[in-house]
Parts: sequence; C-alpha cells; structure tokens
Amino acid sequence: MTERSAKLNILKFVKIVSFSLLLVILAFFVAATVRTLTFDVNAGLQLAHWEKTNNIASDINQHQREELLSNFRDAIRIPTVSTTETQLNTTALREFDGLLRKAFPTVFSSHLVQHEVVANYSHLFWVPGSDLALVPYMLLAHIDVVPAEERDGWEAPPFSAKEIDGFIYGRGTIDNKQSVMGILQALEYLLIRGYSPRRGFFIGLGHDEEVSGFQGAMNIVRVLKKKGVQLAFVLDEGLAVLDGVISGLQGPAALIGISEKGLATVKLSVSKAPGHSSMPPSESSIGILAGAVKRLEDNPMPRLFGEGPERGTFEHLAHKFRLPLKFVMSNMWLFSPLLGRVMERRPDTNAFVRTTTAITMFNSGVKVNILPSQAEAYVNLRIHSAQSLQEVLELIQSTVGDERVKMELVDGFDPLPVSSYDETSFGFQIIKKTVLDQFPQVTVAPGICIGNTDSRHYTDLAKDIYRFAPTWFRPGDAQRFHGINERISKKNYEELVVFYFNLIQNCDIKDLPSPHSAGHEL
Ligand SMILES: CCCCCCCC/C=C\CCCCCCCC(=O)N[C@@H](CC(N)=O)C(=O)O
Ligand SMILES: [Zn+2]
Ligand SMILES: [Zn+2]
Repeated sequence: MTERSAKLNILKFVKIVSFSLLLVILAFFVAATVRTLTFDVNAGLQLAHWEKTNNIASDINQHQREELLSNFRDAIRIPTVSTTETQLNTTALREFDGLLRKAFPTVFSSHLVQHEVVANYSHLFWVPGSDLALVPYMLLAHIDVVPAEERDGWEAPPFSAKEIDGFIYGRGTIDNKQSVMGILQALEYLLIRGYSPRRGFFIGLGHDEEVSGFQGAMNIVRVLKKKGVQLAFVLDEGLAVLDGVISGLQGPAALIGISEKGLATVKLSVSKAPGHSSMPPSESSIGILAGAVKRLEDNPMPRLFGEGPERGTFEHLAHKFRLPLKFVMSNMWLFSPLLGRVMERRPDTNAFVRTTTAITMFNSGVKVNILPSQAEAYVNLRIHSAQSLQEVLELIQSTVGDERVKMELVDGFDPLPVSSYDETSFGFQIIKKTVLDQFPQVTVAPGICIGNTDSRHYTDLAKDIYRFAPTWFRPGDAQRFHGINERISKKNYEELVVFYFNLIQNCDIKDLPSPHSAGHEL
C-alpha cells in the first residue's frame, strides 16, 4: 500500500467513526427529548371509573370545627415525651388514654369497634368489615413525642397548644398527634353518621415510636400475628405535601413514602490509661476519637442518587418542572450523577443522595486535671436504599482506619423493602385518589422516608407499607420536625380529619378500576 492510499484509508476511517458518533449522539438526544415530552407517569387512574363508596359527605359544621380543634389542642397539651427506651412519661401516657376516651365516646362505645390496650399505653382498634372476603388494612400513628424546651427558642410554650396567626404551636402538632387525633376524629364522625365499613380495618397507636417502638408497635404486631392477620396495606406517618420545598417544581407535591432508609447506630470508643494532666501523652483518648469522627465527617458515604427508588420520585414529578429541568428530571438515567452533586449541597436534599453520617453524642472526661481513660462517640447513619448495613459498617471501619478505636453496633437494620406503586397497587392508588380528590392541585409521587417509623415492624403482616399524611410543609417547615416551633395550621388539621374520613370510605371498594375504564366517561 502506498503512503497516499494509507492516508486516504485513515481519513475514511475517521470520517466513518465521526459520522457514527454523531448519529449516536443524535439518537441519544432524540430519545431523551421524546422521553421528556411524553413521560407523564402521574396520569394514572384518576380519570378511570371508580366504584362509589364515599357515600357519607365529609362536611364539617361550625360546632364540629370547634370540637375537633379543642380535642386536638387537649392532645398537644399532654407531654407524652419519650427520651429513652426506659424514660417515658407514663403519667402523661395514662392521661392521654383518658383524653382519647373522653374525646371519642362513640369510637369507645360502638358495637362496631373492638379496642384493646397493648403494652400498657398503646392502643389497637379493630373495625370489622361486612365483607369478609376483603383483606383488611391498617392505619398507624404514634402518641409519644420527642422532648421540647421552651428556652430553645419556641415562640409559644411547647405544650401550650397556643394559637398564633391561625397555627397551633406545640410538640406533636406535625409528629404525630395530628394523625392520632385525625384518624380517631374521622372514625368518630363516620360512626355518628351511621357508617359501617365493608372492608375491615385496624388502627394502631404506638406509645414509644420515638424510641424505636420496641414496646408499642412490636407488641401490637405480636397480637395481630397471634390472630393470623394479614393486611392489604399499612399507612403510617412519614412524608407529606411539600409546597415550594422542591426548587423548580410547579405546584405542591404529595410524596407517599414507599420505603424508608435503613439505620446504623454505632458506638466508637477509645480507652487509655488515666493519669495526671500535667504529664499528658502525645495523643489523648479524646484526640484519637476526635480524629476518627472528623474522618467520618470529611469522608461522606458514596453518592448513590438515582440508584434507589428516589429515581421514581423525580420521574413522577418531571412533567411539573420547566425546561431545562424537565429534560434533566425525565432523563435520570443520564443526569442522576449531576443532580446528586447539586442535591448534596443542602442537608434535607443530601438525605436522598447517600447514607448520611451524623455524630450525635460525644462523651469523655470527669475533671479538668484528670486524663480521661474513656472517650466514646455515637454515630447515627441513615442507610440509602442502594446500600446494606454490612456495607456501611465496612466503610466506617475503613474510614476510621485506627485499631485503637473500638466499634460496636448498637442498633441497625437494612433499608426497608420497596412497596408497590403501580396502577394495580391497591393501597398506593387509594391514598393517591384520596389526596387528589381533596387537593387537585397536587402532584402525587412515590418517595423515600428519610427517618424511621413504627411501620417497619409490620413487614411480616403487609407487603405494602406507605408513610404519608397530608400535612403541608412549606419552606422551613421540615426544620420544625423534632426542632423548635413545631406547628400546624387549624385549616390543615381539619384537612387531615377530612382526609382520613374519605380514605376510610374509599378503602371500601372491592377492586381498583381498570386503567382502561377512563376516556368515554368524560
Ligand atoms: C425531594 C427533596 C425534598 C426534601 C424535603 C424533605 C422533607 C422532609 C419531610 C418529612 C421528614 C421525614 C420524617 C419522617 C418521619 C420520621 C419519624 C421519626 O422521627 N422517627 C425517629 C424514631 C424512629 N422510629 O426510629 C427516627 O429517628 O427516625
Ligand atoms: Zn413521628
Ligand atoms: Zn419523630
């Protein structure tokens, strides 16, 4: 081959490769654009023909408006605080029992409702349905709250239920007495109006959720297992309606938790010989431990955004973003690494990107002139759906990288299974319909619950577990959760009562409508 023909061949080859590359890039963008223009996974069953079961209207008159609010405020005023597994305010829990019986006399006296107290302070209600062929479902909420101190900066005392500008302030207003009281208030009104369910349901109110539910939820589950109960679905606390919280999203989003992150609580400790502070060694137990926790903070767990069900959240919301974000959200397969880098900049969105690492306790030393023998720190990690507890423990060990630091797993579990959310998913579709009937301006999407709930103890009883209440969160409200100035608007509390009122009736349908029953009805 001459030099000239070799050059021509190379040129030809380069041309073919460039042309093919161009074609691939073009195809790539055509596919992405088509996906952007057509990908509306939210349409779903809303236009389908639903069997009508919500026959009792949910109107609330002025007297009931005052009554339901007064019951709710009474609930907030009882300080049912859980601090540790052994530090529960049992006096308050007993008082709360009394309040429930006083506020909901029909629930406690109706022949349609069976009630039992579980583990002294938790409550289990069973409302049998008339059609025994329909698998029952279960609503969960918890009575206990985390501690709150007015001096931390509350605008109103945390157990006062004071009203300021249409909001009720107090610990438990959004976590989770709005659901405890909302569910029972809805049942009270349904029973008063002559309701009797076709599909049976349970209500479980735990008294120690904030310290893991080992007494309340776990014993309720034991009782149900003994009875051989299986559930169509479980609905517990968790995600909410986010209004203006997701940047760039047009309109509010109701995120229904279809899974929750896993947990690892790890105790790190360093032991050294104690001694006089005038003769310190080059490294103290505190110094060694501080180095270890600093390495954990400096080396966050890997970015996994898009590798878990959080991908579905953005795909469901994609059509509610404007371009170019719409293009990005519709093509998570391509853009999730980039989006993960943006989301990791804010603590609340970082929680969806990776396993988070929080150093929550650090203890050492007893006197200013004694070298401490023992230093210990607790690390609380919330495990991303694409990782396991075992993987996280191995990563902590290698990041700490110091054999003098002892590591002990205090509590931990893998991320929870992912519940169904397609068009045949009974629980998800019923919750979605109930939300959309009440709040048509909202987009419903599946989400990951970044905290843990009592519902994680129910995995043997139900394949499908959802974590949601229509509590409206606006910018800054997520920080009120376990923080200061926890509050709910009076209007929103009333909406919660109406939500549960409608949800219970909507569950009475035998089967979901077929997706193809839409169209000619219009
Ligand atoms: C898509 C980006 C939007 C970012 C906005 C974040 C909005 C966050 C909304 C709700 C917060 C989620 C809280 C879930 C409930 C957690 C319940 C809880 O506190 N559980 C405790 C106790 C336990 N059971 O383990 C916990 O420590 O997790
Ligand atoms: Zn809670
Ligand atoms: Zn909580």
